[in-house]
Amino acid sequence: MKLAVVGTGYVGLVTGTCFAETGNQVTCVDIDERKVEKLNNGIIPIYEPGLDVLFHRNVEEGRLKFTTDLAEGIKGAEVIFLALPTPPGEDGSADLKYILKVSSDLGPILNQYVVVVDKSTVPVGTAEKVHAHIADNAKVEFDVVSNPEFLREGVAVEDFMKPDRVVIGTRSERAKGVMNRLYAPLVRQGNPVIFMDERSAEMTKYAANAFLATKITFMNEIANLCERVGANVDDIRRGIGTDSRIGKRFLFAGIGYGGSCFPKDVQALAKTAEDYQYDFKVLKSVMQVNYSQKTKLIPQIVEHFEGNLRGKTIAIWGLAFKPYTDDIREAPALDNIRALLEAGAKVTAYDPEAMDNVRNILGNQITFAHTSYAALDDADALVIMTEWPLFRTPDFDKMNLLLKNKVIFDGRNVYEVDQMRELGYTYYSIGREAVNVSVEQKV
Ligand SMILES: NC(=O)c1ccc[n+]([C@@H]2O[C@H](COP(=O)([O-])OP(=O)(O)OC[C@H]3O[C@@H](n4cnc5c(N)ncnc54)[C@H](O)[C@@H]3O)[C@@H](O)[C@H]2O)c1
Ligand SMILES: O=c1ccn([C@@H]2O[C@H](COP(=O)(O)OP(=O)(O)O[C@H]3O[C@H](CO)[C@@H](O)[C@H](O)[C@H]3O)[C@@H](O)[C@H]2O)c(=O)[nH]1
Repeated sequence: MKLAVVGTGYVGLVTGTCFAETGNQVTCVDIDERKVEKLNNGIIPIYEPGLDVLFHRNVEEGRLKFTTDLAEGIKGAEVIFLALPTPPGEDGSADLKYILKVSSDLGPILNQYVVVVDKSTVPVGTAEKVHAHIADNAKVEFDVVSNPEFLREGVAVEDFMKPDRVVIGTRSERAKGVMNRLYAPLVRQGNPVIFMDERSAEMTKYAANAFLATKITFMNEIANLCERVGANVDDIRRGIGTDSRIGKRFLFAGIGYGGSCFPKDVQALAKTAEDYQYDFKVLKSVMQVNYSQKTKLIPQIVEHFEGNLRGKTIAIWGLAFKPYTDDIREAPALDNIRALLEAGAKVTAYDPEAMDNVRNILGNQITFAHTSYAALDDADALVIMTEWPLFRTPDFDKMNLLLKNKVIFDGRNVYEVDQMRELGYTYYSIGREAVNVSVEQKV
C-alpha cells in the first residue's frame, strides 16, 4: 500500500519505518526542514534501539522517503497518518492546533478516496473535528479513523511490530477494510485488532495511560507508607504482582512518572472530565502525588547535609525520563537538578544518551561527565535518577575511591538494601529502609 505519515517525531518515524518494513511504500512529511534534511542524509534524530537497522534498510530499498511538501507526500496515498504533537494548552487540554491545521491543509489537495488516521493522542471528539476541517474544502470521499498508538519509548519498534492490540475507531466498513489490510502483518494470534467507534478509541488511549499512571502512583504511595511503617515496597510489589488480577508490570515505585505522555495525557483527561462537569477525583490525586514524588529525595539530601548544600557537589546518574531513550521531556532528573542548584549545590551528571538534550536546556549550569565514574570524582553524594543497566552493577571499589562520602540517594531502587548495608554505604531509596543513617536522620 502507499502511505503518508504527517509528523516525523517519535511516533511518526516509528510508524513510517515499521510500515515500510512490512512492505508498504511510505512517505513521511514534516515541516521541520532541518529534520527532513537530516533524515534524507540518513541521520535519525532520536535514539531508539533497533530503529536504525529498519530505517536504513527501508531507505536503501526505496520504501521510506521524507519530504517537507505535504501535497507531494500524500500523492497516491491510501492512508494518511497524522502523527502530530498534541501538547498541553494553557488550561491543560490537548492543543489540537497542529492536527487541525494539517486537516485544513489536506482538504483541497486530496484527489482520491483516502483514510485519514489520527495516530496522535487526541481528546474525545477530535475525529469529528478533523473530519469537519477536511470536509470544508474536500472534493473527494474520505474517512477519518482514530488509531491511537501505544508504543513505549525505548522499546518502540518491538511494541509497534508486535502490538498487544491495535485499536481502531471507525464506523466506516470501507475504512475498516483498509485498516485490516494494513495491520494484517503486525497482529499475531491472540493479539487482536479491536474495532470500536471513534470516540471510544480516543478514550481508550487516555484510559490506558491514566490507568498505568495511577498504578505507578498507587505504588509510590504504598512506598511512602512503607518508609513510615518499616516495610519494603519491593517485597510488596512481588507479593501483589504475582496475583494475575494485578499483574507484575508497572508496579515499580520510584521518583514518579515522566515522559512526553503520562503527565500530559493524565492532565488532558482531567480537563476533559472538567469540560463534561465530571469531578475525576482519582486523576487529581494522581497528578498531585506525582508532582511531589518527583523531588521526594531532595529534603532527605538537604537533611543529610545538615540543611546546607552550599559547596557540596552532587553526582547524578541518569537524566533521561527512563532508560533506553534520550528523551528528557518531563524527566524527574530536571526537577531534581533545578532544586539542587537552587539549594546551592554543584551538579555533575552522566547519562549514556540524554546529555546533549540536557545541555541544550541547562547549558553550563551543571557539569557533564564523560563516564559514570568521572561524574563521581570528588562528589559528596551520588543520586540515581534513571535505572540504566550500566548503573546496576558498578565497580564499588572504584566508586569508593572517587566519591568523597559513601552516600547514595537512589530514586529507582537500583540496589538491594542489604547489599548497601554490607558495603557500608549510607543509602536512601524509595519505600525501603534507609541504611547506615544516623538515628536522627532516619526516615
Ligand atoms: N512519544 C511517544 O512515545 C508517544 C507514544 C504514543 C503516542 N504519542 C502521541 O503521538 C503524538 C506525537 O508524539 P511525538 O512524540 O511523536 O511528537 P514529536 O513532538 O516528537 O513530533 C511531532 C512532529 O510533528 C512535526 N510537525 C508539527 N507540525 C507539522 C505540520 N504542520 N506538518 C508536518 N509536520 C509537523 C514536528 O516538526 C515534529 O517533528 C502525540 O499526540 C503524542 O501524545 C506519543
Ligand atoms: O513501574 C513503573 C513503570 C514506569 N514508570 C515510569 O513511568 C514513566 C513512563 O514509562 P513508560 O510507560 O515505560 O514510557 P512511555 O514511553 O512514556 O510510554 C507510555 O506513554 C506512551 C505515550 O502515550 C504510550 O504509548 C505507552 O503505552 C505508555 O507506556 C517513566 O517515567 C517511568 O520511569 C515507573 O515509575 N514505574
